Amino acid sequence: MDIVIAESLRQSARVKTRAVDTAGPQVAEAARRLADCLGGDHRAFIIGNGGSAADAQHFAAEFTGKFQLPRQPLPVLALSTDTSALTCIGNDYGFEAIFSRQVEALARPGDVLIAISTSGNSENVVRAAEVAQENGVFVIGMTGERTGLLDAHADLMIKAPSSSTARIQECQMTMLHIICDLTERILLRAGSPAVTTSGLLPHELLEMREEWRRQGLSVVSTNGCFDVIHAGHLDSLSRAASFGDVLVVLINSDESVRRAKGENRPINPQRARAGLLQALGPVDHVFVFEQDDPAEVLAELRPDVHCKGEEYASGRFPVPEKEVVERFGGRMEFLPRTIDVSTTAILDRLEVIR
Ligand SMILES: O=C(CO)[C@@H](O)[C@H](O)[C@H](O)[C@H](O)COP(=O)(O)O
Ligand SMILES: [Zn+2]
Repeated sequence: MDIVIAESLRQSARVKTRAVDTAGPQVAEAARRLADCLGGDHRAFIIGNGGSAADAQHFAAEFTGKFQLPRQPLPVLALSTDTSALTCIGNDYGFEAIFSRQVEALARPGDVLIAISTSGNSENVVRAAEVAQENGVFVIGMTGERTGLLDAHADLMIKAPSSSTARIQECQMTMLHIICDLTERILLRAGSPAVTTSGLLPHELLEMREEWRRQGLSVVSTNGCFDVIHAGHLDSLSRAASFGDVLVVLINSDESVRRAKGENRPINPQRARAGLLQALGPVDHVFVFEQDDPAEVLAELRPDVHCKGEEYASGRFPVPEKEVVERFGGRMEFLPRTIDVSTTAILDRLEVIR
C-alpha cells in the first residue's frame, strides 16, 4: 500500500513538473485570452465529464466567487451543473448534445470555451468545441498527452503530459488554478494604475492590502518619480520585489515632481510613468501620490519592507518614510546602485547629442 501511495504522489508531481515545459506557454496564453475575454465584457464557459465536470464548476466558482484577490465577480459558467438542462437535452437530443446545445444557446462571438477531456475524445465535449468555433468562440482544449478528436476543434491546446486519467486530472486542476491566478493578475493590472489625486489609498488597494495580510503575503513598497525609466530602475525594482511577495510602487504626481525638480520636469506625465511601471515584471501595483513625500500613504499601506536607494542610507538626505514604516512594524532596505545610470545623466547626454 505504501508503494502505491508513494508512487502515485511521485507520478503526480512528475507530471506537473514536466508540464512546466510542455504546457507552460499555453497556460500563459490561456490566461491572456481569458483576461481579454472577461475584461472585454465577454463570458467564458467550461465543460467536462465526470471528474472534469467537478473541475469545471470549481474553476467557474473561482471567477463568480473568489480566487485570491478582491475584485468584481466575473462571468464564467460551468455547463456541467444544470441538472434540468443536462437531463432535458440528454433525454431529447442525446448525451452528445448536452454541452453543444448549451453553447449554442449561451455563447457569443468573443467568448471563450474551455473544453476539458482527459482522453480528448468525449463526443459531447468535442461537439461543443466544434459548435463554439462555428460561433466565433475561442476554444481552449485541455487534454492528456495523446492526440484526440478535440485537437482539431481547439484554437489552443493545453496538454497534461501523461496518459493516466487520474494524473492528467490532477495536473489539469493545478493548471486551472494557475490560469485563475494569472488571469486575475492581468485583469487587476489592466484596471490599474490606481491613479488618484487624493492622498488616500484607493479603496481597492486598501482591500487588497487586507487580503494580502490575511493570506500572509508580505508587502514591499518603494517610491520615486520614475520619470525616464531606465535599466537602473528595473534592477532596483527587481531587488525590491525580492524582499517580499507583492511590490507596490508609489510615484510622485506631476505636481509634486514639479515642486521638487522644477518646471520642466517631469518629462513624462504621471499616467505614462504609471503605465510603464505597471508593465514591468517585478511591479504588482502602482499608486500616484500628491504629497511631497509618501509618508502619509505609507501610514495606510503599512508595508513590511520599504525600499530606498543606498544614497539615503547615510542619513545625508532626510528619509521621512523611515519613522512611519517602522512605527507600523515594517523595516527599511537600502538598495545598492549596481548599474551606473541615472535619469539626469541620460538627460544630459540627450542634450549633448541634440
Ligand atoms: O474522475 C474520473 C476518473 O479519475 C472519471 O469520473 C472521469 O472523469 C470520467 O470517466 C469521464 O467520463 C472521462 O471523460 P474524458 O476525460 O475522457 O472526457
Ligand atoms: Zn477522478
